[in-house]
Amino acid sequence: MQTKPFRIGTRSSPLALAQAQEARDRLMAAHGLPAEMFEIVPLSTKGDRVQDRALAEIGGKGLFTEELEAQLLSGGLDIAVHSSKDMPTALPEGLYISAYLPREDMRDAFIGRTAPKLIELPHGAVVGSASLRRQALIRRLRPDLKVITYRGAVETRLRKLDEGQVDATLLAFAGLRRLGMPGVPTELLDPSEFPPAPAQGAICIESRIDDARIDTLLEPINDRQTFDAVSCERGFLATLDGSCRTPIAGYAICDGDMLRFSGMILTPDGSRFHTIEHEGRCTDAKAIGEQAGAQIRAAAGAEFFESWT
Ligand SMILES: NCc1[nH]cc(CCC(=O)O)c1CC(=O)O
Repeated sequence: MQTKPFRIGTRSSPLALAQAQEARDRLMAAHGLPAEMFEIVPLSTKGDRVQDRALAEIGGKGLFTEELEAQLLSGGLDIAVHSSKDMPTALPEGLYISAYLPREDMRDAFIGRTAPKLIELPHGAVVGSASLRRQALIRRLRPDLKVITYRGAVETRLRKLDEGQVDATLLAFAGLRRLGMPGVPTELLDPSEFPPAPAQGAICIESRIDDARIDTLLEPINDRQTFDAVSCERGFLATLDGSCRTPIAGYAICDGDMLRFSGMILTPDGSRFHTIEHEGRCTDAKAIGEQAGAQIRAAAGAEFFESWT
């Protein structure tokens, strides 16, 4: 019998804390355990501390996960709760993604101050986003806009928008919903036109590979469809060597036993892009993503990827 509380690691941002609480609530409900059996341990990560530079500049993915992973490996944490989108495709030896919570809405939300829709923004309007994928997608649809790098926690970005530093910004709708701000977006972007980042909207749990006790704990809260869809999307990302320095988009949708994946890669200026669609069985989720990645890589040609370096 477990008597000590399970230690749940998370970043310390309001969104990360909300996500850790969701994981804890699901674990309490699934096992009929009291809140005292779980301790939420917030850690500040390099990605949270450095706010003045683009993520791509300071080292990209891994910035949000390294500290939590070190604690998992040393036994200081039992599980870590992450936004799957922030997870590198390769994890440290000894750790793995052991569960996914049911996915939230995967769409990007547009928050406009001077116009409610992306296509309605005045010529030359300023859009703030730190994501290379969002920047490239905006430039593809609206090459006339001025796109600036714009970071910070959700609350900071919304404050800067209110203060008039930008005309509009984009955020994951999932994050806004989890923060209790579902009414903030002025437009929800259609994934077929403005595809989300691989794994957007999905919370994952990382743990040690040799921890059967934790596997048993997580088993009832794992959402199979999310697991398969995000495994497919991460397969796509891994094959393309995706990091946050690369404008890669893609999403998988499970329908019964079948899964349909749509992917897109762009040049950072949005002037060129390639898309791919792939379908198959959910049991082959990761391979479907990898095949889509290999195919889009071949279709784009080596020269396309020079724009990413
Ligand atoms: N890159 C930061 C990040 N990582 C996960 C989310 C949102 C929540 C999610 O996608 O699950 C966000 C903020 C955003 O993109 O607006």
